[in-house]
Amino acid sequence: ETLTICCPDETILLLTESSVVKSVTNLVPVARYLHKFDVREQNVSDLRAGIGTIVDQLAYINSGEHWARTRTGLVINYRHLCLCTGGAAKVFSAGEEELNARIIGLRDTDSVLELQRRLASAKDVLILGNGGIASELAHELHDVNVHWVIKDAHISATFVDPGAAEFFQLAKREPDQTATTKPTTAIKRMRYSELLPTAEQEEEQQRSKRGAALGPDWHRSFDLGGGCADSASRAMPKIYYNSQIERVEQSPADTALSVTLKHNDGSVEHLSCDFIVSATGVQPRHDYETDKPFHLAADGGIKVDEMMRTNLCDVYAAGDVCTAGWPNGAHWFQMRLWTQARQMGAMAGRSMAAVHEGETVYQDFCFELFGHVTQLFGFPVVLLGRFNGQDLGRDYELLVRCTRNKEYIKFVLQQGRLRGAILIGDTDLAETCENLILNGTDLTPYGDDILNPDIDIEDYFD
Ligand SMILES: Cc1cc2nc3c(=O)[nH]c(=O)nc-3n(C[C@H](O)[C@H](O)[C@H](O)COP(=O)(O)OP(=O)(O)OC[C@H]3O[C@@H](n4cnc5c(N)ncnc54)[C@H](O)[C@@H]3O)c2cc1C
Ligand SMILES: NC(=O)C1=CN([C@@H]2O[C@H](COP(=O)(O)OP(=O)(O)OC[C@H]3O[C@@H](n4cnc5c(N)ncnc54)[C@H](OP(=O)(O)O)[C@@H]3O)[C@@H](O)[C@H]2O)C=CC1
Repeated sequence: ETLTICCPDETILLLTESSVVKSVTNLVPVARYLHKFDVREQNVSDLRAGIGTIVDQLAYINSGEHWARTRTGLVINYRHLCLCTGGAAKVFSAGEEELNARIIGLRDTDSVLELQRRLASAKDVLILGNGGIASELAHELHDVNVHWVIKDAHISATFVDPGAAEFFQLAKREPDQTATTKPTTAIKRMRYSELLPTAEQEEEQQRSKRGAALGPDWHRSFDLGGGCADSASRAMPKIYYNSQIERVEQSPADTALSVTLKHNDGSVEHLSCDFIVSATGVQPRHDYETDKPFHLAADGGIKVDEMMRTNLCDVYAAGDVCTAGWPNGAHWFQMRLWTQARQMGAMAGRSMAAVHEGETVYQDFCFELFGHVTQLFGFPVVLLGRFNGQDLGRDYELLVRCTRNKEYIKFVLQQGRLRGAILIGDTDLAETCENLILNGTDLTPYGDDILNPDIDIEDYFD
């Protein structure tokens, strides 16, 4: 989209293995550099003018001669190429193939349909992991007994601290009486393949199911109900803290899996389940060959500089497939999110256009400050800067204001300056926190009053 704006007269081609592509819609500013948005699915044929599309898989790049080849043998000459091939779910392995067949990851529509299929007859499901996907499943799964196995001492550790975790758990235990019941969502999934003759239908269905990661609000389009309606429908799962899976076996007595957990204190615990969801992170995905090897980062991502350039001539990368290779600013770090995929894609587009036009561009300001707007356990959540004290060592203090079922505000302060914030609920503090972090205002003189509910700090610092 950025290239169609910067280079409207050039040929822009989208090569994608999936005939369904996702893009951002309903972009709403939450603060100066912070947006919330929805992600919509489109068939490649409905993309905006100015973008050519080919549904095929990239197989080989000859960066020296500026051409690429697809799996069906199509050769495409290009001037500049940007790789946005995302990632794949990192899935826990139980060792044996037969057991691994009952451990699933979540990435795209295909994997959610698989989850739904297994849930339909499941009584017990184990969630492994303590990040974004695990937190969403813990909140959305119903009519099934959920066993949530986490390495940490509190839930949702990749996003929040123990205090916020407690806030979510209390709210889940005592839902706000005034809240209306959760609106049922229509389970409508339009398959573009219905229009095609049956001969292509299977291939098209495969293509339209595989593809981009699910992104925000994916669970609104799918019913994540299990096979035992009598279980406490949306209760908080049974949580196994400070635990790792030590062994998975086929139960001798029935078809269930028998799982042995090992706690950090060395003790063990056993549980049984029908299948395991491994919500254990993302593995960057670049399953194509190149004439020169990529410089890869430790996490397997393609290393990019602040202009989103890889080490291959005129080859760029953006989103989950890449790893930020530039020195991180004081308030920014990479997290594989739609929020950052969108920012990196726009930066790569501007960077390619600048080279093409012989101009100079500078890195977008959004890489100065980590910002992310999301929902966790039904609450609006804003994460800013080093919201969990990332890389601050022990040299910081926390200031927290909490109103049960309403809001949880945490400031991360270092030498009196705001370095990060977690804002849960409708706090209207995002822009104020952005400014305080970026300006480095010394808040020492205000003491704890900075979060005094009777003082409107949004007004005060406006
Ligand atoms: C269950 C789930 C929930 C999430 N929720 C959120 C959320 O609430 N908020 C948020 O910010 N982030 C969320 N994320 C993360 C977010 O989805 C990803 O960070 C984002 O999609 C990354 O975008 P991308 O374009 O880099 O990769 P992707 O979205 O994975 O897109 C990659 C595309 O490349 C295609 N492709 C791959 N290889 C090839 C090839 N060789 N040839 C041709 N095409 C290829 C794929 O088919 C796909 O269409 C979630 C992720 C998951 C899995
Ligand atoms: N609302 C949102 O913004 C959402 C964002 N996402 C994003 O999508 C991507 C995929 O989500 P997800 O898969 O949840 O990844 P996350 O990185 O969010 O979480 C992975 C979790 O799994 C843990 N883990 C990793 N390996 C193991 C293991 N072998 N055993 C036990 N635990 C393990 C990690 O612990 P540790 O960190 O200690 O390694 C971490 O708690 C992420 O980038 C995430 O940020 C997904 C859903 C919602």
